[in-house]
Amino acid sequence: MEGEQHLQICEDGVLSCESKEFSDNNHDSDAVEESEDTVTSGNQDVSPASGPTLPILQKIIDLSNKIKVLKDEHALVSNHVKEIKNCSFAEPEISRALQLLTTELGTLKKQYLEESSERKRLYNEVIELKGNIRVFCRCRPINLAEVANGCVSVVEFDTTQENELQILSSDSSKKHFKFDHVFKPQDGQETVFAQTKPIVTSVLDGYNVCIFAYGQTGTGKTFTMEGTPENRGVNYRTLEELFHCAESRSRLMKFELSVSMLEVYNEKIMDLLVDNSNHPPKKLEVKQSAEGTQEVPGLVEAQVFNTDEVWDLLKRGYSVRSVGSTAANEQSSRSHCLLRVTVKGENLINGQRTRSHLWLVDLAGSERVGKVEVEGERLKESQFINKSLSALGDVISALASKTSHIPYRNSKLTHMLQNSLGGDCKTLMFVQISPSSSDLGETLCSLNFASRVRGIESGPARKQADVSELLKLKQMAEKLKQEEKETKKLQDTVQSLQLRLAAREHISKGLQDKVRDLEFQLAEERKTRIKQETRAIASASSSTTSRQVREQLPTITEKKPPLAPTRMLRMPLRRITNFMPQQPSQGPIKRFSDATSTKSKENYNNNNSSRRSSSMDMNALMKPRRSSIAYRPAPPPSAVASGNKTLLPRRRVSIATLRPEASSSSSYMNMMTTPSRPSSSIFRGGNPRKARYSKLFSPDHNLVTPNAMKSSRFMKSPLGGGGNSWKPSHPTVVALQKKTVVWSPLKFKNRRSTFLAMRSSSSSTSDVLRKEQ
Ligand SMILES: Nc1ncnc2c1ncn2[C@@H]1O[C@H](COP(=O)(O)OP(=O)(O)OP(=O)(O)O)[C@@H](O)[C@H]1O
Repeated sequence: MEGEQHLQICEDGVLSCESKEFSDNNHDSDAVEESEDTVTSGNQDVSPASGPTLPILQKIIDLSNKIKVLKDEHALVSNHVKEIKNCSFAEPEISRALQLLTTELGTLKKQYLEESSERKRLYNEVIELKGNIRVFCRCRPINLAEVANGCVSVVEFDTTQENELQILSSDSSKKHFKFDHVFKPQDGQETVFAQTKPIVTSVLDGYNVCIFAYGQTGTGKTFTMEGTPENRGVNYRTLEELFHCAESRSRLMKFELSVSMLEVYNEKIMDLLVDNSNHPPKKLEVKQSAEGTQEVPGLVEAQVFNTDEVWDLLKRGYSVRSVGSTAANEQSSRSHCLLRVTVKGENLINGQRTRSHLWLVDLAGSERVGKVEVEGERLKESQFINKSLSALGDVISALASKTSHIPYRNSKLTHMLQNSLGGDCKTLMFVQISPSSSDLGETLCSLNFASRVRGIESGPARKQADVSELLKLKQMAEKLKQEEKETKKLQDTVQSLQLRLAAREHISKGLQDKVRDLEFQLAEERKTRIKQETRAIASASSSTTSRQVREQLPTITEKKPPLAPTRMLRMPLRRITNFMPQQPSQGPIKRFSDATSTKSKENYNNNNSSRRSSSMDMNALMKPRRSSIAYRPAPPPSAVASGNKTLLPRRRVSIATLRPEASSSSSYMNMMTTPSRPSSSIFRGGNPRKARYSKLFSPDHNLVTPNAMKSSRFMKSPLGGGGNSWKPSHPTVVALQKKTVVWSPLKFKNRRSTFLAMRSSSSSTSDVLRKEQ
C-alpha cells in the first residue's frame, strides 16, 4: 500500500526520491548516496532561481539537509565501527578477570550454603530451646479421580519463598502458610525421611521423641508413616536408621531396642502385637508412673535386633489394625495407630544409662461425616475419631494459650501423648493436605490447626535417665539415710554408756577408797585381836604345867589359823568394772556342794599354788569378798559339857538375835530371827542384791538364820548338815568356841576352800592352815 503511494508520487518526479530514501533507510551508505544525487538533481530542476518554490519542495529541501546531516553522522559511526572491528582484545586480561569472577562466585555460593545451614541450625536450636513442636507440611499429588471430577490444584509453592505455600481460595485470594518444611507432591519418601532423620535419631541420645501425622482422610498419613513395601515410610526407615546409628556408635554405647504397637479404636486401647483372634482383647489403660510419665501396663514390648524382625513385627501389627473402606479412602484407618520404640542406652565409658521412647503415630483422618457417606459401625468410628481429634485440638489450644489446665484426659489419645505434646520431648507433626479444590475447606482447617501447633512452646527437651537406675540409686540413698540414723542412735547410746561408765568408775573409785580404809581399820582390829587371843590362850593354858606350855606354845603359835590372809596371799583389790570375768571352762562353781568338795579341794590346791606364784587366778577373782557380821552367842553349857564343840563355819548369815528360851541346837533355827527383813522376801520378788546383804556369816551351823536355811544354796551346803563329824583340835578354835565372839566375816575373806578342807578332813586342816600361813 505504502509502496503504491510512493509509486504515485514518483510519477511527479519528486516523490520517487522520497520513496527511495525510505526504502533505503536501513540499507548501506551507497544507496543513501545515490538517493542524495537524485535529490540534488531534482533540486536543480526546481531551483528557486527558476521560479517560486512549492511548499512540498521546501519540505524536500529540509529533509535533504537532514539527510545530509544524518549522512555525516552515519559516516562517523561507520568509521567508529570499523575502528572497533579493527581493534583486538587483550585476551589474557579478560580470561584473568573471568577466572577471578568465577572464583568469587564459588566462594559466595559456599558462603551462602554455610550461612543457610548455620541459620537452620540456629533456628532448630531456638525451636529446641523454646520447645516448639516442629511442623512439616506434605501435600500429596492430585489423583486421577479428582482430575476426572474436574478438580484443580489449589496449592501453590513459591520457589523463591522456602518452606512456604499458598492456598488459592474460592474468592481468588491467596492464603500464605509457613512451616518448618514443606514437601511438594513430587517429593518422595527419602526426601521426607532425610528431614525427619535428625529428630528421630535423638532418641539414641536419650531424648523422648514423638512424630505424628495429622490431616484429612485420604491425604497420605498412612503413606507417610507406614508407606508401602516399595515405598517404605517413616516407621520402617526410622528403625533402620536407629540400628545403623547404634552400630556406628557401638564402641561407645550399647543399645537395646524394643517395639510396642497399639491402636486406639473407639476409645479403647488394643495391643497390636497380641493375637486377639481366639480370646477377647486385653483391656489396657494409661497409667501415670511414679516419675510422672504415661505408661500402658501390660503392653507387649518385643525386643528387636535387626530390620527384618522390625518389618515382620510392623507387618503383623498393620495386619490387625482396624481399617475400612469409605467414600474418601479405600483403605481408611479407623483408629489411631501408635508405634512405640523403647531405646535403652548404656555409655560404655562412664556407665551412664538412658531409657527413652520414640512414638510414631498415624492418626485416624478427620472427616466430614456427610462427605464420606458413612453409616452404622463406620459412623460410630467416625464419631469417636472426630471426638478424639477435637480433644487433641482442645489440648493444642490450651497449650498455645498457656492456660493452667490442659485437658489431656479428655481422650485416650491425648492422655497417652501428654508427655509428647506438653512435656520434655522433641515433637514433630506432619500435616498432610490434599491439593484438590474439592478439599479446600478441610485443607484450610488442617493448615490453620498446624499453624497453631507450631506456636506451642513447651520448654526444652531433656535427656531421660534410665528410671530403673534412678530407682536403684534412690533406694540406696534411702538405705544410707536409714543407716546414718542407726549410726547416730548407736553413737548416742555409746555416748550415754560412756557417761554411765565414767559415773560408775567414779563410784568404784570411791568404793575402793572406802575398802582401803576398811582394810586399814581391819588390820588395826586384827592386831588388837591377836593380842586378845594371845592373852586368852595364856589364861587357858594357865592350868597346865609351865613346861607343857613351854612345849606347846610354839606349836600352837605355829598351828594357829591366820586371822586373815597375809598381805602376800590377800587377793589384790580389783578395779570394779562393768565386765564380768569369764567363767572357767569347767563350768559354774558350786561353792558349797558335796559333789564338788573334792574338786574344790583340788581347786584350792591349785589356787594356793598359783597364789604363791602371785598370779591372778580367775577363780580367785570370782570369789566374793562380801561378808557380814554375825553375833555368836555362847554355846549352851550342855553342849560344851558333852564336848560337842563343832565349829562349822558359815559364810553368810543374817544378824540374828537369840531367844533365850531356846534349849536345843535344832531349835536355834526357829529362835534366830532376822530383824531387818522377813526371810521370805529374799527370794520372792525382793531385791536379790539387797537380800545378799541380809545374810550374815555364822561360824556355827546352828547359827544359820531362817533366811539362810531357806536358801537353796545353804540347804545344800555340806557345812550346814554334815559338819558333826569334824571336831576342832586347834586350841584357838576351841577357845573361841567357849567364848562369845562377834564374828566378822571379813576374817574369812577368801577362805571358803579352807573351810571346805576343814570339813572334809580334820586332820588336813592343820596342813591347810600351815600352808596358808
Ligand atoms: N505423597 C504421596 N504420593 C503418592 N501417593 C500418595 C501420597 N500420599 C498419599 N498417597 C496415596 O493416597 C491414598 C490415600 O493415602 P492414605 O491411605 O495414606 O491416606 P490417609 O490420610 O492415611 O487416610 P485415612 O485417614 O483414611 O487413613 C493412598 O492410595 C496413597 O497411596
